[in-house]
Amino acid sequence: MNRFAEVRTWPLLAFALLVGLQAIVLTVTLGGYAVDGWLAWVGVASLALTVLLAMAVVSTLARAQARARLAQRTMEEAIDALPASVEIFDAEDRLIAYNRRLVEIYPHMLRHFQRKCTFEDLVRESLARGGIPEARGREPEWLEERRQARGKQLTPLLQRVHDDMWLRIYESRTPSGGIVGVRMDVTDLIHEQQRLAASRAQLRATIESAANGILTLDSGGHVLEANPSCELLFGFTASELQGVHVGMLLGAASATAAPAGATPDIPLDPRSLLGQPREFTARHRSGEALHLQLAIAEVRTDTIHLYVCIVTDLTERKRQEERLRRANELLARQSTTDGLTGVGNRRLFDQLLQTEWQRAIRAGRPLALLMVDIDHFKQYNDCYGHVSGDDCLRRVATLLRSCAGRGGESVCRYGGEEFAVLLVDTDLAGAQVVAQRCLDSVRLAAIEHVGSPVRRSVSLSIGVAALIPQNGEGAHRLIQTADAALYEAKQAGRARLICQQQSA
Ligand SMILES: Nc1nc2c(ncn2[C@@H]2O[C@H](COP(=O)(O)OP(=O)(O)OP(=O)(O)O)[C@@H](O)[C@H]2O)c(=O)[nH]1
Repeated sequence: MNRFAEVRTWPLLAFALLVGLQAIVLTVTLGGYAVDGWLAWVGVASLALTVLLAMAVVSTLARAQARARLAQRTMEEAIDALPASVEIFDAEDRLIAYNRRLVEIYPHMLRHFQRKCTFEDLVRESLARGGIPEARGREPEWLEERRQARGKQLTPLLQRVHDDMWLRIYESRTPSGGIVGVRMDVTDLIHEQQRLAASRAQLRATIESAANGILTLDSGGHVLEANPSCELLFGFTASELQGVHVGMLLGAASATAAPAGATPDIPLDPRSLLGQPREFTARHRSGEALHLQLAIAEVRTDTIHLYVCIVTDLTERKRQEERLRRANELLARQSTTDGLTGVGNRRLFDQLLQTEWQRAIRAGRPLALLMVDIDHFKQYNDCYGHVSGDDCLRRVATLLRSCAGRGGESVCRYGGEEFAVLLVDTDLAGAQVVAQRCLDSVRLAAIEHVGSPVRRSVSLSIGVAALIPQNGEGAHRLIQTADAALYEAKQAGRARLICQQQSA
């Protein structure tokens, strides 16, 4: 303001001096004290100077006035150009100045602005028009509160006005007791805050209702927040989980006490968990083992650095997988096991023979087969009945398994009362030893068979074959050879073994 209103003062001082001097000269001249003409000349000269100075003073004042007008216009334009509204009230709280923005905000109030109404009158008018939504229904109380707080607020007011416009209102007292008010349109900011609050509420609801456990961790891996699914998963409340290291949760959560504040047994840097989801074992508060999958994402901004973990409970799925695996194993076993005797069935024998045949070809090693038949088994059934016949079959199978070695897994029921014993990496001599062991073992078992023409106990006939399989020939050759040997054993009187070796 001073820069614009500046007025030079020296012409005024000089003018005042000269007027004084001239008054003295005129007094002396008119009083008849002047005896010489020089004084008259001084008077004339001072008069002329006075006129000149008066002209200078007038022009200075005119320039000062022009500058003051310019300053005022500049100031008004500057205030009008502000993006905020400005209103100035005098000590009686009467509106004495305002800018264009105030009229833009309250166009219907222009008439009242021009009348220089008091602040209270303006507020009353606004309330009457319903222009202050927050006051609706309690206008008198609201006006009283506003009046009381007028010019005393330490923080700006936030007020919603017509058309869902939001204003932040700053009010300051001037030294002469007036009030300067500034209203800033913060509608965009408030809408942004409302959108943010809505999306935050949405996010919160999603996290709270998520079936997966969700943990937020600080940069060091300590739990900041845990959702209800996490509480359920680990058996600890969210507040108990707060501050716990994620390594503690995944490694060894205590079965009895909340692990809060405990040092993690397994130090885990959350960064090392970034990337693909990983599986962990953990413990519920009750001690129950949990199988979990953890996917972790890093959240890093200028002000925050944290991690968000999605914890998926795989425990039930793993249990089901394990149950399924066992059931499949059982099914596989059942599908290759003879239901009566518990040894391998014909299907297993066929599979084993193919596998071992190929292996023997690759290794260039011998493969041997015993075809075992119970002698006169028809008579056994006839004599003791089929149930006892079944028992006999089971006993013979058990004896053969104990003689076959390799856990007996190569003993299979070939059909009826006939068994096949496959001996890998065994030549004819080795197979003969095993066959003899089988014969001896059944003889020693002395299973009564009074109907047998051979002897009074169960006996076996065994055909033994062994060969080194060659590329291009089928495994049936081994079966045919062993069968032929068995036939020979039967023909030769039973209760014996016959070895038959085929040349390659
Ligand atoms: N109890 C019982 N008997 C069976 C079973 N499978 C086959 N058999 C019987 O086994 C007998 C086999 O008789 P054959 O083939 O004539 O042979 P065998 O009487 O042993 O005479 P050789 O073999 O010549 O000594 C039949 O009577 C069948 O009924 C079974 O699962 N349980």
